[in-house]
Amino acid sequence: MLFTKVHGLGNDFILVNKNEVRDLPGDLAGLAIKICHRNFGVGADGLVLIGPGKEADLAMQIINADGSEAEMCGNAIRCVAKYAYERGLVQQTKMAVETGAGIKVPELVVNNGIVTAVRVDMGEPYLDREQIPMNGSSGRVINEPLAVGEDVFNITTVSMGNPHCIIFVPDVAAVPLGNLGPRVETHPVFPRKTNVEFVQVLNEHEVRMRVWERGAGPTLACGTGACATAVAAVLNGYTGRTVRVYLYHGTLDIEWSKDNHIYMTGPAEQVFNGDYPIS
Ligand SMILES: N[C@@H](CCC[C@H](N)C(=O)O)C(=O)O
Repeated sequence: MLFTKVHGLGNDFILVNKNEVRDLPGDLAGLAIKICHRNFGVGADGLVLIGPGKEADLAMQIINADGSEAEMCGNAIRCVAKYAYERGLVQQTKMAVETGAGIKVPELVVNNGIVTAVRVDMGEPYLDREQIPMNGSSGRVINEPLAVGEDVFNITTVSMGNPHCIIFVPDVAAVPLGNLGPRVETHPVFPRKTNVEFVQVLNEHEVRMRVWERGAGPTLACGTGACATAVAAVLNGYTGRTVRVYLYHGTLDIEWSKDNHIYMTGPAEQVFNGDYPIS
């Protein structure tokens, strides 16, 4: 199975063009678990499959490293757009991509023939409790207490097609991510689990974010998480609607525009091509 290893700010994926694979295994969850393994496989946070879209230029499917399927992935869609353009799957720099969270529209930023960034129209955020989804009564969850064992966190929840639980803290470096992340991810209030972002507000335009991803654990960056974080920062009155999100290895620029769409701009990198044995 031919693949390309890609990443967005170190959030890494194995990208497979379904048109290039003759006998793709039916058990995609099993394939993702094996190929994403950091010791026994290629190693990645997720497996991304692309193919022709029904009502868009392309379709993209994302399977987390634990085999669970996610609705959407912000870092992967930038990589998909760059890959599709550079491989000639699309001719235009702006394209429509079908995802489990609806059609998203990435646009390549090209300078002297080189793709330097990708700006994605990520669509509208979902804020009602049932849209996250969360158990319990309806309404938005903004700075509400959530008991996690003996700890209580003030949470804000946002769906970018996939669920995010944002917790503002004074210092993200001090957060024991490996301990708290999985406890919030699997909290019973989230029937489909959740991604978890710990966020430190630096000023009204900038925040720092660390993420524990549903189905992948601690990752170096999360595009949908950065979008959800910007929305949560606005809803809590911490920032304006244009927010730079600092991750371990760079930044994502997020704008919550007047039309209620979220625009995310950031890099997309290809690392190497490979051939993985499938039987
Ligand atoms: N890293 C991604 C999100 C991938 C899916 C996520 N783990 C989920 O299960 O929702 C991003 O950049 O958005």
